[in-house]
Amino acid sequence: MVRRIVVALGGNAILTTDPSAQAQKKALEVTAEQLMPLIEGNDTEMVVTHGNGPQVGNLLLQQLAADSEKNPAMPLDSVGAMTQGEIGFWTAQAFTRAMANHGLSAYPVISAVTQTLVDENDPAFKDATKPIGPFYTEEQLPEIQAQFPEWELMEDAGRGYRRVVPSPKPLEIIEAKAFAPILASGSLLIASGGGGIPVVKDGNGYKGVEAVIDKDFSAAKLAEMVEADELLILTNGGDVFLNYGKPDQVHLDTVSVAQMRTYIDEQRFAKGSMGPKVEAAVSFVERTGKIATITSLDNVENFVKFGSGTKIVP
Ligand SMILES: Nc1ncnc2c1ncn2[C@@H]1O[C@H](COP(=O)(O)OP(=O)(O)O)[C@@H](O)[C@H]1O
Ligand SMILES: NC(=O)OP(=O)(O)O
Repeated sequence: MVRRIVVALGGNAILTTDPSAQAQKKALEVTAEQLMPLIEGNDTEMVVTHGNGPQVGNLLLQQLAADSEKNPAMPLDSVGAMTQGEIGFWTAQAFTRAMANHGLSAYPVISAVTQTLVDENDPAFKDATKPIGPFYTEEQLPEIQAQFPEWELMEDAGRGYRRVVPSPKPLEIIEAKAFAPILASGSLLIASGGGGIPVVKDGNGYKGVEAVIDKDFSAAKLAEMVEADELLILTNGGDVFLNYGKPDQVHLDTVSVAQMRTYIDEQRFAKGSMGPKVEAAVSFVERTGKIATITSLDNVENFVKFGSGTKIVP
């Protein structure tokens, strides 16, 4: 039986401390190697998705530094497309190499620039919550705010301050219906990177909107739309804990989706970091009756061998 899995890569899979292209490509080569146990020796179709939060903010900063009349900065949807293309290209090259190293290179890896439908009336457009770009210290805030008076800045999960932009919920991955034949062909597919380019309906077509979609929510929507058997969310840290970081923290192993929904309602998970991942995983399990796992990139081998990780089950 062919198993279909959607894997969402956390920030550290691409960018560690060095934001150069060379370092990000290197990080993705390591990541691709770490993911090989998922497809090696078993009949698995895999879709890989990834974030773009640091990259989309960094690219905007580069554009804002240019002459605004001769070389204007592009809108956020276009910058999202650029980073999706860029990271998708690096990721495709990294997987092509890793798969060849493991004798799995029968078909090309495909990286698609994809759009994600959102609701133009989504309340998120009036309440920016998605952190992008670099972190700033509290001391840097007055200078940044003077330089970019229109920016909203927010504290990001205890790690410093970042620019925040609207992040509407994904309703549909526009291109998803075309993915089944690609996966059936044996190609590994990279899609919906950076959450996908946010678009709204516009007559017979779509138009881009200024936002950045959360890649964990779009991964859940993608997994639902490609009828994946499993959603695997790989984070910087690892499995999910209750009372995270406190002396009485409790590791969550296998949890029913109803129990996890109760924990979400009780606001047991941090807003800017683990909260959206758990919420995305739960929404996938609720809608499909399939399994979602949250764990670390370093744990992929143990996930394959022993099923370790935080599993949310129907
Ligand atoms: N309840 C929790 N259980 C586990 N990790 C948590 C929890 N709450 C917050 N975290 C933090 O969330 C981080 C993962 O979120 P984040 O770094 O935003 O994700 P990403 O890997 O997608 O970039 C972990 O490294 C950990 O530090
Ligand atoms: N788009 C997105 O969610 O990116 P990050 O995961 O990098 O924040």
